[in-house]
Amino acid sequence: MPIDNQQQQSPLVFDASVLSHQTQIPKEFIWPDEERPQPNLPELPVPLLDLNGFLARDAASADEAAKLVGEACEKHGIFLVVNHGVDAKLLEDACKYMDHFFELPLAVKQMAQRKAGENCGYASSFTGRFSSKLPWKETLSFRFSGVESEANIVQEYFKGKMGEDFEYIGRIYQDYCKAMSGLSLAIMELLGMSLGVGRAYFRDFFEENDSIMRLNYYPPCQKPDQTLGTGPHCDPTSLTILHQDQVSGLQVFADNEWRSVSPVADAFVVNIGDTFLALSNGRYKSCLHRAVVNSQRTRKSLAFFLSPKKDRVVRPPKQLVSPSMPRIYPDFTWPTLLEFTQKHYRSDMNTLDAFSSWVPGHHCCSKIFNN
Ligand SMILES: C=C1C[C@]23C[C@H]1CC[C@H]2[C@]1(C)CCC[C@@](C)(C(=O)O)[C@H]1[C@@H]3C(=O)O
Ligand SMILES: O=C(O)CCC(=O)C(=O)O
Ligand SMILES: [Fe+2]
Repeated sequence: MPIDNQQQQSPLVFDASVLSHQTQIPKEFIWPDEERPQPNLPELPVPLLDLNGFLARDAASADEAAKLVGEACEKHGIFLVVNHGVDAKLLEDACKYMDHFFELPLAVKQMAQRKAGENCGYASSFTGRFSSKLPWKETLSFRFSGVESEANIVQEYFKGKMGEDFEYIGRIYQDYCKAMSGLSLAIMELLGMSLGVGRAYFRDFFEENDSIMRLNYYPPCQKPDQTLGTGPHCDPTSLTILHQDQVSGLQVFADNEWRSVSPVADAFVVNIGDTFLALSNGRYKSCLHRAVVNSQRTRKSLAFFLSPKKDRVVRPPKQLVSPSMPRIYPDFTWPTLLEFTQKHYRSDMNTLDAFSSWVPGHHCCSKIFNN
């Protein structure tokens, strides 16, 4: 009987209820030494934007808020926002109802399985998408549209994928995304003011946004110092509004070292992404960040990724381009960059540069693999 020395490897599946009972973690989840998390990082003092006065239409508060946002975005591309007007019960429900989905059996979650090359759906890590440096997380991503005729797409998504029982939860995330979209547009007013292009410029650009909502679920890991929940990256999107739910884990690369950003109960973390870096012609930083896991508690985060609708051309306003400030990135549309991240390139800290050399004649370039 020939010995089958090709041990039949069953395909790797990230099922935390199975993996967390093993002494070791699969090698695909073990990151290179130089990328592993370090213990006891110093805290990053993140600027705090209080929106109370601005939302009350107080002019002095608006100018002060625009100044704080501008300085924060030039420095590290990140700030916190409080008194944001997002209903506390809605935020509490959005955090709580994540468990209703992620605690389902894997086979049931896979009813919403993300398909290859698509950004929506459920992913248990990215086994099958990447071959190494797998993140220790499960995610559920879905579209939000600011277009009135698509006001119910989140609720319809949950009902269509998970059945009638999930329509109620879909409504909660739809209301949550609507609140995120409103907050994003208020922040876009401040960004426009801070860049000297006026309050309406970016608000109009993102009014009918076509954004991505992502629920991040990080199960406890028995070897948290060997893996990452989310690898180092800049969000390729425009603006991210992130809520960390009680358990810390977000880290930002600032002043040449990784720093932790602790959860602040009623605050959102806001960070600039690659698309807004391009819109600002390099004036504002796309924040480099990652997420670590722990061995004791599940960590959850909710990330709203603001993105322009598909026909908007990403091009900096003319006030931000001059002979002393030449164009840095090519014109592009968000769907082209999104496709690049879903089919050709694993987003990291160099996505926009890799994309810029790919996009002009990408039909002729060989595939860029970096996973
Ligand atoms: C457009 C997106 C791609 C990712 C989700 C959103 C914005 C952030 C991106 C991501 C989180 C950056 C790190 C790598 C990634 C593969 C991940 O760990 O999830 C990225 C997302 C994705 O491509 O699915
Ligand atoms: O979970 C976090 O704190 C960060 C997640 C993140 O950066 C992302 O999903 O893009
Ligand atoms: Fe991110």
